[in-house]
Amino acid sequence: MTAGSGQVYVVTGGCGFLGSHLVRMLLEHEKNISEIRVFDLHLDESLRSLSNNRVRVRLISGDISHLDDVREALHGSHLVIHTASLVDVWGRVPASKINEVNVTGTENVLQACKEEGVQYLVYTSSMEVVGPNIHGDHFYRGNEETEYRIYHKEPYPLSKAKAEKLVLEANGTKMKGGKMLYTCSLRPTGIYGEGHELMKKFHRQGLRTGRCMFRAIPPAIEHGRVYVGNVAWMHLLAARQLQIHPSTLGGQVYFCYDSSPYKSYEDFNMEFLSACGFKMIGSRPLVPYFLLYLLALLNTLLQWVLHRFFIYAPILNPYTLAVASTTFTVQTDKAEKHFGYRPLYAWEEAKKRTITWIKSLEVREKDLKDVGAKGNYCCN
Ligand SMILES: NC(=O)c1ccc[n+]([C@@H]2O[C@H](COP(=O)([O-])OP(=O)(O)OC[C@H]3O[C@@H](n4cnc5c(N)ncnc54)[C@H](O)[C@@H]3O)[C@@H](O)[C@H]2O)c1
Ligand SMILES: CC(C)CCC[C@@H](C)[C@H]1CC[C@H]2[C@@H]3[C@H](O)C=C4C[C@@H](O)CC[C@]4(C)[C@H]3CC[C@]12C
Repeated sequence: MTAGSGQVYVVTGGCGFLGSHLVRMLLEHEKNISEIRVFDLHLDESLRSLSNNRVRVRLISGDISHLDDVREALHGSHLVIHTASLVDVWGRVPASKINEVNVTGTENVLQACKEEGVQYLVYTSSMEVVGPNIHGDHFYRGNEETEYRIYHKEPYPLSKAKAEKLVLEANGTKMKGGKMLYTCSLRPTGIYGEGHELMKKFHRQGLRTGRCMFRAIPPAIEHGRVYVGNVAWMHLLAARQLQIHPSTLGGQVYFCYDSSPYKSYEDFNMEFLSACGFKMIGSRPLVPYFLLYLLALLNTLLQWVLHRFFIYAPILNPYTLAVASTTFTVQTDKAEKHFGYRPLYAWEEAKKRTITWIKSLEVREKDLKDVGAKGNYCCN
């Protein structure tokens, strides 16, 4: 196929952690496209060089909360994968901003689809539209049909739930020219893999404590994790099959799953960190839960006191503690049944790739230190 004769996909948030994996996945595995429009607030110029003689990667700088930007990006396209979002459970960003990007942004994508006659939309949702809830109810190996007390209070899960509802309600909308809009929603659990910012943080923190990690969460608490390459693969398949079987996929939600083991958040991280010489201290939490909860509350208080001066947003707060302390794992085959999804990367491969990436971070940090040391030497 020559450039120009295939489909045009728009990936919102295409420069983010998941988005950039998705762009690479589309380039490698989707043969029907001739252009990928990477729409993002902050552009990653390195993606431009991924263009080849079959597919053009076009970087578009824009704000999802501005309808004009979105409309322009979607003009003449066939399908949108909407991953752009503000992912914040730490209070770095005001709730109004989260709402503006995650909810108004999604409204804009839907509006632009209708105005520009773009028939297909795959939305990146989150497990958090379901839970964990603040009551600490466990969701053990649940699926899309499992009943659960859904209760949203925090801005991020609230915004993802509102946006997902809008996306699903828009399925089947008649557009100009009699065309129909088809939408579906994918709900990843905690995504991991190359480029995962939070893993970088834990890694850096562990280096500071002599490669020791201190257990805070009971090992019996299971937390669902899914490899970024498999999340990207699932998006690709959903996008492809939504066009072929719109009545099957349209209006549906799918958890993102793969063969990653069910473990606590900390033990799962250790699957990679132990390969880099890190050790987990304690077979049980070293600090009792009530103390951890008090620390989390103290962090909230400090955040409030300091907010006039700077943004204090530590990893631990009552919400992140609740999420990490509540089992939330999925076990489902809905995506396999509806659109033939099977993980592209086996656990061993996902693990190998993630470890290689973490090791590369160490090399980079060492290089930076060496340059710093040389710099100091020169100056002295
Ligand atoms: N990381 C996870 O564990 C996880 C789990 C479940 C679901 N998700 C969902 O997956 C998606 C991608 O998450 P991620 O972890 O890659 O996050 P990310 O922050 O790395 O990527 C989000 C991208 O959206 C862009 N963006 C933010 N505001 C924008 C705006 N106003 N206009 C245009 N672009 C904007 C950012 O610049 C970024 O590149 C999100 O929708 C998130 O809710 C993430
Ligand atoms: C108590 C501390 C020692 C550990 C704190 C870990 C905590 C920061 C982690 C645990 C679980 C993580 C969330 C989970 O993986 C899933 C998602 C959904 C996604 O849509 C956004 C990110 C989020 C909320 C992760 C954020 C970090 C959490 C809470």
